[in-house]
Amino acid sequence: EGPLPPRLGVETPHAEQLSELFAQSLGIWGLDIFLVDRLSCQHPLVTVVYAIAEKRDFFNKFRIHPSTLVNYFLHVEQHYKQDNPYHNAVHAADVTQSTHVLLNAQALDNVFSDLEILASIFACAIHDVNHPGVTNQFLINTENELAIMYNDASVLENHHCAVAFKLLQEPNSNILRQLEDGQRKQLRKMVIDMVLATDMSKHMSLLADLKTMVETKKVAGGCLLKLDNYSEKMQIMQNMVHCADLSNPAKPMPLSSQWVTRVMEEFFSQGDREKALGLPVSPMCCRETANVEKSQVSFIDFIVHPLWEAWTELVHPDAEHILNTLEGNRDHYSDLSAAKEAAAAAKAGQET
Ligand SMILES: COc1ccc(C2=NN(C3CCN(c4nc(N)nc5ccccc45)CC3)C(=O)[C@@H]3CC=CC[C@H]23)cc1OC
Ligand SMILES: [Mg+2]
Ligand SMILES: [Zn+2]
Repeated sequence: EGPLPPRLGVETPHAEQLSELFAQSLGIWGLDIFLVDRLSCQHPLVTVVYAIAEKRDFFNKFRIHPSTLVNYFLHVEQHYKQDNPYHNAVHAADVTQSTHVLLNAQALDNVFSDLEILASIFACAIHDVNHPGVTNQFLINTENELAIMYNDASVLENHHCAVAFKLLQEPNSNILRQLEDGQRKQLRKMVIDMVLATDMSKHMSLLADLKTMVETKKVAGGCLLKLDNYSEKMQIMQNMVHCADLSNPAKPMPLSSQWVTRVMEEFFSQGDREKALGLPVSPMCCRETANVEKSQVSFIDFIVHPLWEAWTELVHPDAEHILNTLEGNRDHYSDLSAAKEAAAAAKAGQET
């Protein structure tokens, strides 16, 4: 299996600082993932996955050689398109680290097996690999080869899964080699189930199931009872990864605002292409007319807050501070939006 990789997975002149940052904040909601990107010399995904693998003892539990893990996730990282403003390896590292934090909720103690934890971290790391920077609807509307390949059904999410598992077959990349056959098949099924559930078209049904589970929550002394069947367990894992994928507005504002700038830049590029192709411009994608603050308020009110409210109830009281941050950010964008409108009205008043 050859020599061990550098202690962070990759060589970097900032190894001391990055090591210190992980020691302090790998398990903290609000780790500055953009700082990780800089300190790791643009290897945020490899270094975050490597640090989590060490912390959770994946190397011993699943007999994974550190160099195999590094080799595989370097390939995965390279298959994230660096020039995507949003759907790049920093987003993958962010969702992975966010899920690492969510897994530490006391209410989830003893709920997940080691294999389920490995599957969750793996699913996050690969969940948007090779993302083309446009939505499913755009690929369908332009009859892109990916939409043809996947018959318009969760086109991106199917692609992310297929690319990730194909990369496992490269030389010295099969991190699942030492798993028993049953375990490997089980992990593959769980990863596919989680990644396909990150398709926003599944959001409403996922949330409905989560709410039902919360209402009938099997609680004994504040901890979720050992959930007996696969589908209940998978529902929680799917919602956990989905929450992490929708966690930008629930992070401290200095991080959240950087994600807003990035996602809007990606949406505007898509809008430019739709305009050039004579296609209807998708919601929030027109750089001339989009109201960024208003989009955040409605994204939070209709999608992000209902999901995090249900998650917070499920793992009560561990995610209270996350929900509070989300509500604070929502009010911030709402105030910004009102101030912008007042300024525009005042300006219009002066002109008339
Ligand atoms: C940081 O800020 C964002 C980060 C990610 C996304 C993401 N957005 N979305 C969709 C979400 C729902 N959208 C709405 N469409 C329509 N017609 N109406 C709406 C009305 C109110 C709110 C949303 C919508 C379409 C886009 C993804 O699919 C991405 C991929 C996966 C997860 C989330 C991503 C958005 C952000 O800010 C808007
Ligand atoms: Mg995605
Ligand atoms: Zn994502």
